[in-house]
Amino acid sequence: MTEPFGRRLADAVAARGPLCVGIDPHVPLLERWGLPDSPEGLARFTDAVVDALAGTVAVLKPQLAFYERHGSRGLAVLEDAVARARAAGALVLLDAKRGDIGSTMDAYADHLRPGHPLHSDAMTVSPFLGPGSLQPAVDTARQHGGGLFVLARTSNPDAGTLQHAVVSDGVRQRSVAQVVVDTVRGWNTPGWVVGDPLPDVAAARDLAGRWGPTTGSFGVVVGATLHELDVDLDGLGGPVLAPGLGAQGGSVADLRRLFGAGTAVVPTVSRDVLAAGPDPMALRAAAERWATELAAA
Ligand SMILES: O=C(O)c1cc(=O)[nH]c(=O)n1[C@@H]1O[C@H](COP(=O)(O)O)[C@@H](O)[C@H]1O
Repeated sequence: MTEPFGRRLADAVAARGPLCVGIDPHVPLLERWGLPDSPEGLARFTDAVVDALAGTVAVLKPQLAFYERHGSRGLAVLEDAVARARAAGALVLLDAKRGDIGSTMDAYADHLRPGHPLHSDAMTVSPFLGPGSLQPAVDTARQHGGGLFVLARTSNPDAGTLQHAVVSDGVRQRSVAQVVVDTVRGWNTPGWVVGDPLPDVAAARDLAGRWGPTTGSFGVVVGATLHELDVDLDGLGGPVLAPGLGAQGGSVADLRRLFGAGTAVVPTVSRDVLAAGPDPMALRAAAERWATELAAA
Protein backbone atom coordinates (compact mmCIF):
# COMPACT_ATOMS: atom_id res chain seq x y z
CA MET A 1 0.00 0.00 0.00
CA THR A 2 1.43 3.36 -1.04
CA GLU A 3 2.07 5.81 1.77
CA PRO A 4 -0.40 8.72 1.78
CA PHE A 5 0.70 11.62 -0.42
CA GLY A 6 0.99 14.01 2.55
CA ARG A 7 3.56 11.81 4.23
CA ARG A 8 5.48 11.25 1.00
CA LEU A 9 5.51 15.00 0.42
CA ALA A 10 6.78 15.65 3.94
CA ASP A 11 9.58 13.12 3.39
CA ALA A 12 10.49 14.61 0.00
CA VAL A 13 10.56 18.14 1.45
CA ALA A 14 12.71 16.96 4.37
CA ALA A 15 15.18 15.36 1.94
CA ARG A 16 15.17 17.88 -0.90
CA GLY A 17 13.58 21.12 0.36
CA PRO A 18 10.12 22.44 -0.53
CA LEU A 19 10.71 23.76 -4.07
CA CYS A 20 8.39 22.58 -6.84
CA VAL A 21 9.44 23.31 -10.41
CA GLY A 22 6.70 23.57 -13.01
CA ILE A 23 7.28 22.09 -16.47
CA ASP A 24 5.57 24.60 -18.75
CA PRO A 25 6.90 24.27 -22.31
CA HIS A 26 5.19 27.34 -23.69
CA VAL A 27 6.09 28.59 -27.13
CA PRO A 28 8.35 31.54 -26.17
CA LEU A 29 10.39 29.18 -24.00
CA LEU A 30 10.72 26.61 -26.78
CA GLU A 31 11.91 29.42 -29.06
CA ARG A 32 14.35 30.64 -26.44
CA TRP A 33 15.77 27.12 -26.22
CA GLY A 34 16.05 26.97 -30.04
CA LEU A 35 13.41 24.23 -30.26
CA PRO A 36 10.50 23.85 -32.68
CA ASP A 37 6.89 24.06 -31.47
CA SER A 38 6.31 20.38 -32.27
CA PRO A 39 6.14 17.07 -30.36
CA GLU A 40 9.88 16.67 -31.02
CA GLY A 41 10.63 20.09 -29.52
CA LEU A 42 8.34 19.30 -26.60
CA ALA A 43 10.15 16.00 -25.97
CA ARG A 44 13.61 17.57 -26.01
CA PHE A 45 12.48 20.35 -23.66
CA THR A 46 10.73 17.99 -21.25
CA ASP A 47 13.51 15.39 -21.21
CA ALA A 48 16.07 18.09 -20.47
CA VAL A 49 14.06 19.40 -17.50
CA VAL A 50 13.40 15.93 -16.09
CA ASP A 51 17.03 14.86 -16.53
CA ALA A 52 18.31 18.04 -14.88
CA LEU A 53 15.90 18.28 -11.96
CA ALA A 54 14.05 15.05 -11.13
CA GLY A 55 16.93 13.84 -8.98
CA THR A 56 17.07 16.98 -6.86
CA VAL A 57 13.74 18.82 -6.48
CA ALA A 58 10.92 17.51 -4.28
CA VAL A 59 8.12 18.07 -6.79
CA LEU A 60 7.84 18.51 -10.56
CA LYS A 61 4.58 19.99 -11.84
CA PRO A 62 3.98 19.39 -15.55
CA GLN A 63 1.29 21.64 -16.98
CA LEU A 64 -1.02 19.31 -18.94
CA ALA A 65 -2.26 22.07 -21.27
CA PHE A 66 1.11 22.33 -23.02
CA TYR A 67 1.07 18.59 -23.83
CA GLU A 68 -2.60 18.34 -24.80
CA ARG A 69 -2.14 21.05 -27.43
CA HIS A 70 0.06 18.58 -29.35
CA GLY A 71 -2.57 15.82 -29.24
CA SER A 72 -1.70 12.19 -28.67
CA ARG A 73 1.99 12.74 -29.49
CA GLY A 74 2.19 15.44 -26.84
CA LEU A 75 0.56 13.18 -24.28
CA ALA A 76 3.04 10.40 -25.15
CA VAL A 77 5.87 12.81 -24.29
CA LEU A 78 4.26 13.56 -20.94
CA GLU A 79 3.59 9.89 -20.15
CA ASP A 80 7.26 9.11 -20.56
CA ALA A 81 8.31 12.16 -18.53
CA VAL A 82 5.98 11.43 -15.62
CA ALA A 83 7.27 7.86 -15.31
CA ARG A 84 10.92 8.94 -15.52
CA ALA A 85 10.47 11.79 -13.03
CA ARG A 86 8.86 9.49 -10.48
CA ALA A 87 11.53 6.84 -11.01
CA ALA A 88 14.18 9.49 -10.27
CA GLY A 89 12.53 10.27 -6.93
CA ALA A 90 10.55 13.44 -7.68
CA LEU A 91 6.88 13.58 -6.79
CA VAL A 92 4.78 14.49 -9.82
CA LEU A 93 1.97 16.98 -9.35
CA LEU A 94 -0.05 16.93 -12.55
CA ASP A 95 -1.30 20.46 -13.20
CA ALA A 96 -4.62 19.48 -14.75
CA LYS A 97 -7.05 21.85 -12.98
CA ARG A 98 -9.93 19.49 -13.58
CA GLY A 99 -13.41 19.81 -12.07
CA ASP A 100 -16.77 18.37 -13.17
CA ILE A 101 -19.86 16.53 -11.91
CA GLY A 102 -19.13 13.48 -9.80
CA SER A 103 -19.21 10.74 -12.46
CA THR A 104 -16.87 12.69 -14.77
CA MET A 105 -14.69 13.75 -11.85
CA ASP A 106 -14.27 10.08 -11.08
CA ALA A 107 -12.72 9.62 -14.54
CA TYR A 108 -10.42 12.64 -14.14
CA ALA A 109 -9.29 11.23 -10.79
CA ASP A 110 -8.00 8.16 -12.62
CA HIS A 111 -4.77 10.15 -13.08
CA LEU A 112 -4.08 9.12 -9.47
CA ARG A 113 -4.64 5.39 -10.11
CA PRO A 114 -1.64 3.09 -10.58
CA GLY A 115 -1.72 1.82 -14.15
CA HIS A 116 -2.96 5.10 -15.63
CA PRO A 117 -0.55 6.18 -18.40
CA LEU A 118 -0.08 9.53 -16.59
CA HIS A 119 -0.16 8.07 -13.07
CA SER A 120 0.82 11.00 -10.86
CA ASP A 121 1.30 11.53 -7.15
CA ALA A 122 -1.13 14.44 -7.01
CA MET A 123 -3.16 16.70 -9.28
CA THR A 124 -4.64 20.18 -9.24
CA VAL A 125 -8.44 20.41 -9.28
CA SER A 126 -10.97 23.21 -9.68
CA PRO A 127 -13.85 23.53 -7.19
CA PHE A 128 -16.18 25.62 -9.37
CA LEU A 129 -18.87 22.92 -9.55
CA GLY A 130 -19.04 22.80 -5.77
CA PRO A 131 -16.87 21.09 -3.17
CA GLY A 132 -19.03 17.95 -3.22
CA SER A 133 -18.30 17.42 -6.93
CA LEU A 134 -14.67 16.71 -6.01
CA GLN A 135 -15.55 13.86 -3.64
CA PRO A 136 -14.72 11.08 -6.18
CA ALA A 137 -11.22 12.53 -6.51
CA VAL A 138 -10.87 12.59 -2.72
CA ASP A 139 -11.94 8.93 -2.59
CA THR A 140 -9.49 7.90 -5.33
CA ALA A 141 -6.68 9.86 -3.70
CA ARG A 142 -7.35 8.15 -0.36
CA GLN A 143 -7.49 4.73 -1.97
CA HIS A 144 -4.19 5.08 -3.83
CA GLY A 145 -2.11 7.41 -1.65
CA GLY A 146 -2.58 10.37 -3.99
CA GLY A 147 -3.02 14.06 -3.28
CA LEU A 148 -5.12 16.97 -4.48
CA PHE A 149 -4.47 20.71 -4.61
CA VAL A 150 -7.66 22.71 -4.89
CA LEU A 151 -7.69 26.21 -6.39
CA ALA A 152 -8.60 28.59 -3.55
CA ARG A 153 -6.90 32.02 -4.04
CA THR A 154 -5.19 31.86 -7.39
CA SER A 155 -2.32 34.07 -8.50
CA ASN A 156 -3.99 35.82 -11.47
CA PRO A 157 -4.89 39.50 -11.02
CA ASP A 158 -8.71 39.24 -11.29
CA ALA A 159 -9.06 36.01 -9.30
CA GLY A 160 -10.84 37.84 -6.49
CA THR A 161 -13.82 38.59 -8.77
CA LEU A 162 -15.17 35.14 -7.97
CA GLN A 163 -13.00 33.98 -5.10
CA HIS A 164 -13.87 36.96 -2.86
CA ALA A 165 -17.62 36.56 -3.46
CA VAL A 166 -19.36 36.05 -0.13
CA VAL A 167 -21.74 33.14 0.29
CA SER A 168 -23.96 32.16 3.21
CA ASP A 169 -24.72 28.66 4.46
CA GLY A 170 -27.49 30.02 6.68
CA VAL A 171 -25.16 30.08 9.71
CA ARG A 172 -22.25 32.23 8.63
CA GLN A 173 -20.93 34.17 5.70
CA ARG A 174 -17.64 33.27 4.10
CA SER A 175 -15.82 34.03 0.89
CA VAL A 176 -15.85 31.37 -1.82
CA ALA A 177 -12.10 30.96 -1.24
CA GLN A 178 -12.72 30.33 2.46
CA VAL A 179 -15.36 27.68 1.66
CA VAL A 180 -12.72 25.92 -0.43
CA VAL A 181 -10.13 26.10 2.35
CA ASP A 182 -12.62 24.91 4.98
CA THR A 183 -13.64 21.99 2.76
CA VAL A 184 -10.03 20.92 2.30
CA ARG A 185 -9.53 21.22 6.07
CA GLY A 186 -12.46 18.80 6.36
CA TRP A 187 -10.85 16.33 3.95
CA ASN A 188 -7.72 16.35 6.13
CA THR A 189 -9.82 15.61 9.22
CA PRO A 190 -10.51 11.87 9.76
CA GLY A 191 -14.15 10.87 9.70
CA TRP A 192 -15.44 14.09 8.12
CA VAL A 193 -17.68 13.62 5.07
CA VAL A 194 -19.32 16.11 2.73
CA GLY A 195 -22.54 17.34 4.34
CA ASP A 196 -21.10 17.23 7.87
CA PRO A 197 -20.67 20.59 9.53
CA LEU A 198 -17.20 21.85 8.70
CA PRO A 199 -14.78 20.90 11.46
CA ASP A 200 -14.11 23.32 14.22
CA VAL A 201 -10.83 25.13 13.51
CA ALA A 202 -9.44 24.49 16.99
CA ALA A 203 -10.09 20.74 16.73
CA ALA A 204 -8.57 20.62 13.26
CA ARG A 205 -5.55 22.57 14.48
CA ASP A 206 -5.13 20.09 17.31
CA LEU A 207 -5.18 17.20 14.83
CA ALA A 208 -2.82 18.98 12.48
CA GLY A 209 -0.48 19.67 15.39
CA ARG A 210 -0.46 16.03 16.40
CA TRP A 211 0.18 14.75 12.91
CA GLY A 212 2.70 17.33 11.81
CA PRO A 213 1.80 20.15 9.48
CA THR A 214 2.24 18.35 6.17
CA THR A 215 0.64 15.04 6.97
CA GLY A 216 -2.64 15.73 5.19
CA SER A 217 -2.81 14.75 1.53
CA PHE A 218 -5.17 17.55 0.55
CA GLY A 219 -3.89 21.03 -0.13
CA VAL A 220 -4.97 24.37 -1.49
CA VAL A 221 -3.50 26.73 -4.06
CA VAL A 222 -2.81 30.25 -2.80
CA GLY A 223 -0.83 32.60 -5.03
CA ALA A 224 2.37 34.26 -3.86
CA THR A 225 1.09 37.37 -5.66
CA LEU A 226 -1.65 38.23 -3.13
CA HIS A 227 -1.47 41.68 -1.54
CA GLU A 228 -2.55 40.08 1.71
CA LEU A 229 -3.60 36.65 2.89
CA ASP A 230 -7.40 36.96 2.84
CA VAL A 231 -8.25 33.37 3.76
CA ASP A 232 -7.80 31.68 7.12
CA LEU A 233 -5.49 28.70 6.63
CA ASP A 234 -5.37 27.88 10.32
CA GLY A 235 -5.52 24.15 10.98
CA LEU A 236 -5.60 23.28 7.27
CA GLY A 237 -3.66 20.11 8.03
CA GLY A 238 -2.26 19.93 4.50
CA PRO A 239 0.10 21.74 2.14
CA VAL A 240 -0.30 25.08 0.38
CA LEU A 241 0.92 25.24 -3.22
CA ALA A 242 2.13 28.80 -3.84
CA PRO A 243 2.52 29.71 -7.53
CA GLY A 244 3.23 33.15 -8.95
CA LEU A 245 6.93 33.39 -8.08
CA GLY A 246 9.31 35.03 -10.51
CA ALA A 247 7.53 35.63 -13.83
CA GLN A 248 4.27 36.72 -12.14
CA GLY A 249 6.07 39.02 -9.71
CA GLY A 250 5.97 37.03 -6.46
CA SER A 251 9.10 36.64 -4.33
CA VAL A 252 10.38 34.69 -1.35
CA ALA A 253 9.78 37.83 0.72
CA ASP A 254 6.10 37.64 -0.33
CA LEU A 255 5.92 34.02 0.87
CA ARG A 256 7.32 35.12 4.23
CA ARG A 257 4.87 38.01 4.39
CA LEU A 258 1.83 35.87 3.50
CA PHE A 259 2.45 32.57 5.27
CA GLY A 260 3.46 32.02 8.86
CA ALA A 261 5.95 29.44 10.04
CA GLY A 262 3.20 26.88 10.77
CA THR A 263 2.07 26.67 7.13
CA ALA A 264 3.48 23.89 4.96
CA VAL A 265 4.17 25.88 1.80
CA VAL A 266 5.29 24.30 -1.47
CA PRO A 267 6.49 27.24 -3.59
CA THR A 268 6.30 26.53 -7.30
CA VAL A 269 8.28 28.23 -10.07
CA SER A 270 8.09 27.53 -13.79
CA ARG A 271 9.36 30.15 -16.28
CA ASP A 272 11.92 31.71 -13.95
CA VAL A 273 13.76 28.38 -13.72
CA LEU A 274 13.01 27.08 -17.23
CA ALA A 275 14.36 30.23 -18.90
CA ALA A 276 17.84 29.16 -17.74
CA GLY A 277 17.80 26.06 -20.03
CA PRO A 278 18.61 24.12 -22.08
CA ASP A 279 21.98 23.69 -20.36
CA PRO A 280 21.28 21.20 -17.52
CA MET A 281 23.86 22.84 -15.24
CA ALA A 282 22.17 26.21 -15.73
CA LEU A 283 18.74 24.69 -15.04
CA ARG A 284 20.03 23.10 -11.85
CA ALA A 285 21.70 26.36 -10.82
CA ALA A 286 18.46 28.31 -11.35
CA ALA A 287 16.50 25.85 -9.20
CA GLU A 288 19.29 25.89 -6.63
CA ARG A 289 19.10 29.70 -6.39
CA TRP A 290 15.41 29.48 -5.45
CA ALA A 291 16.08 26.60 -3.05
CA THR A 292 18.83 28.54 -1.32
CA GLU A 293 16.70 31.64 -0.99
CA LEU A 294 13.83 29.56 0.39
CA ALA A 295 16.11 27.82 2.88
CA ALA A 296 17.44 31.19 4.07
CA ALA A 297 13.88 32.41 4.61
O1 LIG B 1 -2.28 25.50 -10.07
C1 LIG B 1 -1.28 26.13 -10.43
O2 LIG B 1 -0.18 25.60 -10.50
C2 LIG B 1 -1.42 27.58 -10.66
C3 LIG B 1 -2.34 28.24 -9.89
C4 LIG B 1 -2.35 29.64 -9.86
O3 LIG B 1 -3.06 30.26 -9.10
N1 LIG B 1 -1.49 30.31 -10.68
C5 LIG B 1 -0.62 29.66 -11.51
O4 LIG B 1 0.16 30.34 -12.19
N2 LIG B 1 -0.62 28.29 -11.56
C6 LIG B 1 0.23 27.57 -12.54
O5 LIG B 1 1.58 27.71 -12.16
C7 LIG B 1 2.40 27.92 -13.32
C8 LIG B 1 3.03 29.29 -13.20
O6 LIG B 1 4.06 29.44 -14.10
P1 LIG B 1 5.16 30.62 -13.96
O7 LIG B 1 4.39 31.90 -13.82
O8 LIG B 1 5.92 30.52 -15.22
O9 LIG B 1 5.97 30.30 -12.74
C9 LIG B 1 1.48 27.76 -14.54
O10 LIG B 1 1.52 26.41 -14.97
C10 LIG B 1 0.10 28.05 -13.98
O11 LIG B 1 -0.91 27.34 -14.66
